[in-house]
Amino acid sequence: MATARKLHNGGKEEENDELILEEAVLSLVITNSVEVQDGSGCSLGIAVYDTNFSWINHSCSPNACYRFSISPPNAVPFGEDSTSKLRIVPSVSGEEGDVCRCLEHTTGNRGYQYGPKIIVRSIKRISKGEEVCISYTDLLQPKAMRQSELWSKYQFTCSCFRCSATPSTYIDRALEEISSINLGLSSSSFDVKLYRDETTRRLSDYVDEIISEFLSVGDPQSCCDKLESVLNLGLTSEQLESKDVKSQLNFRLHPFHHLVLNAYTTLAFAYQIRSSDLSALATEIDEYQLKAFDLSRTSAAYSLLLAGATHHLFRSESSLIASAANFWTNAGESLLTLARSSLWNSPIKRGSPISEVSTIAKHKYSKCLLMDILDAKLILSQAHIAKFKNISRDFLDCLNNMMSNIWRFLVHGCRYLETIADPIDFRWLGLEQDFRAQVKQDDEDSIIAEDSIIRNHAELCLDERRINIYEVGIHCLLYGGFLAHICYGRNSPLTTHVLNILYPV
Ligand SMILES: C[S@@+](CC[C@H](N)C(=O)[O-])C[C@H]1O[C@@H](n2cnc3c(N)ncnc32)[C@H](O)[C@@H]1O
Repeated sequence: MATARKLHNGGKEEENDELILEEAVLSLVITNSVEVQDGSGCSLGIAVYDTNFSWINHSCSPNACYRFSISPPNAVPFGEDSTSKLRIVPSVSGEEGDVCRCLEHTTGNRGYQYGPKIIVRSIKRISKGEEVCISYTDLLQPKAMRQSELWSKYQFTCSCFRCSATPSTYIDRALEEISSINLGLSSSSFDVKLYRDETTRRLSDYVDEIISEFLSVGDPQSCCDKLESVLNLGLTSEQLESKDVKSQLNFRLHPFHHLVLNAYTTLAFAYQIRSSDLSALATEIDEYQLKAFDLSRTSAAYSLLLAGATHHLFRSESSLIASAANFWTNAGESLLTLARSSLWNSPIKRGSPISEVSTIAKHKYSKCLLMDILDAKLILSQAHIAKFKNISRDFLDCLNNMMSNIWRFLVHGCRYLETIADPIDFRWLGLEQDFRAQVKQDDEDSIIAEDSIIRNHAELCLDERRINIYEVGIHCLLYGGFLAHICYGRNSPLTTHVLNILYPV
């Protein structure tokens, strides 16, 4: 402000001018600032970095991402010479087929001794002369939401590849996909598209409301009930405030819809909280302990589904790498928590906790290329030269092999999750024109089938299944760490976090 005032009329401006000036300076800050987050993703505030960073434009299919590096208290002070310049970390050369190379650019906030540095890294091949772009918004939002946010915050209309594609890209269609089930209503009687848009808007408001209520009031059970009701049924006519014939047209959300992805994130978190609360409250009562175990199972299933759905989208839009890294890591942690629970087998015959990662070394991975060939540390330390496609393919192969044994177990008893045939391989969605039309029937069939196969907790909790869950958890963590290494770098908080879980000592 002071500098701007000096520049403007030598500081002699009128009161009115001053207000305009202040507004202009604030607009400059808003346009050029970035939200600074600590290693766990918590917001520390906003900062304006120098032009090396603030000149970088936005794309919804960016070729770079950024993270912050918080200096330890005894860090060497940033000097004008070393930090204000672009620093290029040499990329590893000579390997064909790499998904990306490491280009690292660090810049400190000039004039301050300490402060979070910002690190920009490439996430795609960048040709000489090609513009480096980052994302200013959440890439898992559909086009209209991204555009509206970019306009209100930065006053520009994005014309990147994703925004200008006609027809829309696969990911943008998937993020907005809803199915309608017309219950005997003639669609010619009113404008279905208009009604569909209105319903989506109301659904979006309702889901946002549920999530905000949970974050402020903190009632995880009510949040789970309401979100699952939306996932199962869409909106009821009361929620739509519609008493007329239109309420017969029922819209439901697709498993890749952006609201559903938000719901999965919240549900995984809310179920985990419910599980921890219950086991802390009633350590001695087996019935409650079993309930806590079931809640932990459902939380792990939602984490896995979120990672699988995001991965599906990541395969068509590689700039989603950071989201995929985070979600696979969360899924891995959630599955390990479940596998390590002391409540396996029966309440009387409790399973011994799996706490040593060395267990994976003892177990023979007969068909697991990923684990057979590469040690975790090796994968993580060679993320840039390892063949990305091969590792991804091996990872998915391993998961597919193990999934059939654990998915039905993870989702048992959760009506919505039971409608998801597979959380990683979504080809089953294409088999049904409208997967939701099948839900009711499938639901009944699966309940009958499950009831006849799985009779009680002891039967559900086979040791083999537990080991599979453990293995899938380790795979998810490894792969999450691998992706984190690519997009955030070797010393990033997420990569370090994964290594600390895998190698606690
Ligand atoms: C942090 S600055 C980026 C650098 C800016 N282009 C410059 O030359 O100083 C953010 C502003 O850049 C512009 N901008 C960024 N990405 C853009 C894009 N994809 N299309 C159009 N304008 C963009 C918008 O005006 C936005 O408010």
